[in-house]
Amino acid sequence: MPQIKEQRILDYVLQNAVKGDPQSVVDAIDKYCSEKEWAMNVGNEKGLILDKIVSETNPSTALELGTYCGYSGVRIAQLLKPGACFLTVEKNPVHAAIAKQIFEFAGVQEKIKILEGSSEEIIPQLKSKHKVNTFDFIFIDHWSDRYTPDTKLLEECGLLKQGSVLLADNVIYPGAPDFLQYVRNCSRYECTNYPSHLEYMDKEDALEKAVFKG
Ligand SMILES: COCc1ccccc1-c1cc(O)c2[nH]cnc(=O)c2c1
Ligand SMILES: [Mg+2]
Repeated sequence: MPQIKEQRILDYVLQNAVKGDPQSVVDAIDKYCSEKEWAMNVGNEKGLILDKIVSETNPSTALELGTYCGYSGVRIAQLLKPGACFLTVEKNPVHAAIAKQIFEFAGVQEKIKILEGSSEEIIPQLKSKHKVNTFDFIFIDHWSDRYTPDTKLLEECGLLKQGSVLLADNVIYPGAPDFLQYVRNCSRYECTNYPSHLEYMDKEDALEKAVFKG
């Protein structure tokens, strides 16, 4: 029995999903985490909202803050057009290693670049070190205390352009009240709330979309 939950999730995917089939990987993670062990993947209910917003945005450049096991990374990657640039930031090296293997098994590893480190370290390096200009889509799902400072950092680093779409998970549970207050009261964002539930639970949660007006 592997010693950490994330390794058990990976093993379940390797044994139950179809190699090269991203949706089977997503479904296997949802099955394991709803039947065996809860884990903080965005899940299918909020995942379908994520899918809709990614499809509507159809980004050429996308950023994810908080890779975890790679569940939302696989969901996003399978919707991206050929040649799109997708970067995902993960602070925990063990989680990053799991996600790398999930992306490889799903067959989306060519579409995603995992950047290991803290968002506050990596965001200021994105233009210089990772040849990024601006992001069309950003999924914020790392740690609620970092939502607001990292949003401000993205602005300050010139990584947002008119129309950039930020989508934040967990704005109700665990909650990101300062983030909601910031984007909803700042005239530079157009906000929409998407009520949903905490992954694999009945608890209320929501996604918040904040479109940068430039
Ligand atoms: C470690 O806490 C796990 C947990 C426990 C209870 C309720 C919610 C969460 C939770 C749910 C999520 O979708 C999350 N997404 C991203 N970063 C998180 O820290 C996170 C936490
Ligand atoms: Mg989350």
